[in-house]
Amino acid sequence: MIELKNVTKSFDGKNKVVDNLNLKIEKGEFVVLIGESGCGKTTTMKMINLLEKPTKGEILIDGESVKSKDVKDLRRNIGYVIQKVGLFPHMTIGENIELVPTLNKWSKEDKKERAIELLELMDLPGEDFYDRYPSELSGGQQQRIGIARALAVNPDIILMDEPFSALDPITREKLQDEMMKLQDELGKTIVFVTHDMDEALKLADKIAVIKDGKVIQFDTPEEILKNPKDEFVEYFLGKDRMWKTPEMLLARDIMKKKFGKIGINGSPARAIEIMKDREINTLIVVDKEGVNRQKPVGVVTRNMIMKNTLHSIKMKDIMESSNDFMVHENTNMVEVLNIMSKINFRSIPIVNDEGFLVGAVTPVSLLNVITEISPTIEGGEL
Ligand SMILES: Nc1ncnc2c1ncn2[C@@H]1O[C@H](COP(=O)(O)OP(=O)(O)OP(=O)(O)O)[C@@H](O)[C@H]1O
Repeated sequence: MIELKNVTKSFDGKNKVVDNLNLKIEKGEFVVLIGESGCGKTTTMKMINLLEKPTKGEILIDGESVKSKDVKDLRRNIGYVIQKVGLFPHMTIGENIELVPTLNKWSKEDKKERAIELLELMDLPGEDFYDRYPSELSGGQQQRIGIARALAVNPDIILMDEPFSALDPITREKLQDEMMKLQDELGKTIVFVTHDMDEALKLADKIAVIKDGKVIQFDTPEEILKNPKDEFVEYFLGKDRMWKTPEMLLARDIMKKKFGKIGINGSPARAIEIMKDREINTLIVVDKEGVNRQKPVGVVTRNMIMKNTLHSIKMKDIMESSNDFMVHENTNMVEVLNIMSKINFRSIPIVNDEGFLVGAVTPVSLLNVITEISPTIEGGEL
């Protein structure tokens, strides 16, 4: 765990570039620091590996102050990737990757084995790239080498300062995807600086929005999107952000908690009554009466009931099973819409981990969300 406690940094003794900043980064977390140019992101990150010294406050790694550590050891054990790669042009790719293993006095064989392994991990044929020079590589390939080098001695922590910002959008996206895969596989603690919100939302477990050297909000991407803490965070997200990232909205965010439902043994007359009361044409059929811990079993529509009005008929006789379109509350909106487009019903049951009914997504609930997040339609006009 990395902990920044009341950290302040001033270069001139007057202006605070980082101002009483607090941040707790759990082991294995991918944390993105984001903010406008000059807000102190890089300085904050550089204090973690003591490339800059805090003026005040404390930085702890696994409970130990970085100040108490040997600076060389500290830096060797924290991977560091920067925007312009920083590969040494006169050294081969192999030698560049082996920099820290060389400082740590690894044997030649061990170093090469590790370098080849890392090249392969970064999707570059090891034997082919090992003896090349940086100038013979594309920008994206060089950046991959930068990441391989940072991973060389298998550090627990990797600091990345705008590592992809000089790359074209396609290469950038590819490297972001690879980074996410790597993080899944290796479980490193990553602190990543960017000023690109798309990048932050895509990569981060948690995002720290920084302004004037202070953390304004430190939350998951979902939370930042749904509940930006203030106008600055909102501005930074862009007004139409939710519109652009519907995959961030989950079924539980778009479902209605109050909706039409009926027990499996309910009669057609009862179904019609509920539909009239609620002015709806579709009901979710649940396994038992009551309000708690019900499981959805099917759906009935007004049309289905009109064809089966005999009093002896029960919902279980006429309903259509909902087994194929029951949706977990964490399913994203894009998938929910996809499922809705494939079925003939206007209401789909949303369930929790235990399979209990927690809500329903209906055209009205969707419309409410669209109205709320739309950049052009003002709320209330529909
Ligand atoms: N070595 C230094 N000496 C004096 N001032 C510095 C030094 N390093 C950074 N600063 C100043 O500290 C402030 C924060 O810089 P920092 O690089 O941390 O910002 P940033 O948020 O990473 O910006 P960017 O997105 O532009 O990289 C800036 O005003 C910068 O000019």
